[in-house]
Amino acid sequence: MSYAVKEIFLTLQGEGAHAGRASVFCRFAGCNLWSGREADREAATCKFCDTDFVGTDGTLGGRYASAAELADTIAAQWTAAADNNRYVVLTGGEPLLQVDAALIDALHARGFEIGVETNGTIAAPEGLDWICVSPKGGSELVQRRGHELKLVYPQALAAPETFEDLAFERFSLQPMDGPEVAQNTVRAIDYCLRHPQWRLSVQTHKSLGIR
Ligand SMILES: C[S@@+](CC[C@H](N)C(=O)[O-])C[C@H]1O[C@@H](n2cnc3c(N)ncnc32)[C@H](O)[C@@H]1O
Ligand SMILES: Nc1nc2[nH]cc(C(=O)O)c2c(=O)[nH]1
Ligand code: SF4
Ligand SMILES: [Mg+2]
Repeated sequence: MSYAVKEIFLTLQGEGAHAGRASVFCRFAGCNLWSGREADREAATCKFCDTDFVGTDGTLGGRYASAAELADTIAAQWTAAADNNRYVVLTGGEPLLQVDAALIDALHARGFEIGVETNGTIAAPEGLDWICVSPKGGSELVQRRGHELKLVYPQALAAPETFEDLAFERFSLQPMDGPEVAQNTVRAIDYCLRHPQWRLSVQTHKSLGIR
């Protein structure tokens, strides 16, 4: 199958348990919870998205005809002096609309550990090394286990208590960016202080000024 990709770039993972880790990001085009058009935002299931995932016009974006072609392009971005610890983050948009066994095998064959950032509405395929689920209020949570549950906070329809018994190794609370980010950060800190199962996840790439 072919893959519609918005952009591919090397950066540090900014969020969650792997924050600070060198990573190739592959952002897939398209999402099942928002069209990506501003005119549709208020009517969308997911209304707070901070990302442009529409089209294939970003850095190294395009329609990749095969898993091998996409995995070769991702591998070519890994410019580290050492070749170990290769890490790719599949994100979007919603990556699980497109990620399949062929791509997972092709990335593993090139020595990558594979992380995925998903909204949890689509079951993850086998073989992913780090599944980070970020539930969205008003959507059905299908992927109810994984490595990290990273909740954007606060969401009226997704209280942290709803998720605390699910089978994840790590629970991260990430302040919702937008006009109220300062207040959301204060609230998230307070929640983590009172509920130490949760760890604060700040979007470090934004304050560092990197992608
Ligand atoms: C752009 S999403 C793409 C992956 C997938 N669609 C998802 O929602 O998890 C990547 C991460 O950014 C988070 N995110 C999106 N908008 C945000 C915002 N305004 N503030 C904080 N985190 C946000 C998402 O919850 C998710 O963890
Ligand atoms: N540096 C950096 N870290 C990130 N972690 C999750 C991101 C995403 O948009 O999925 C992201 C991103 O876009 N940039
Ligand atoms: S589910 Fe993820 S990519 Fe889709 S609109 Fe929400 S945050 Fe953005
Ligand atoms: Mg982002």
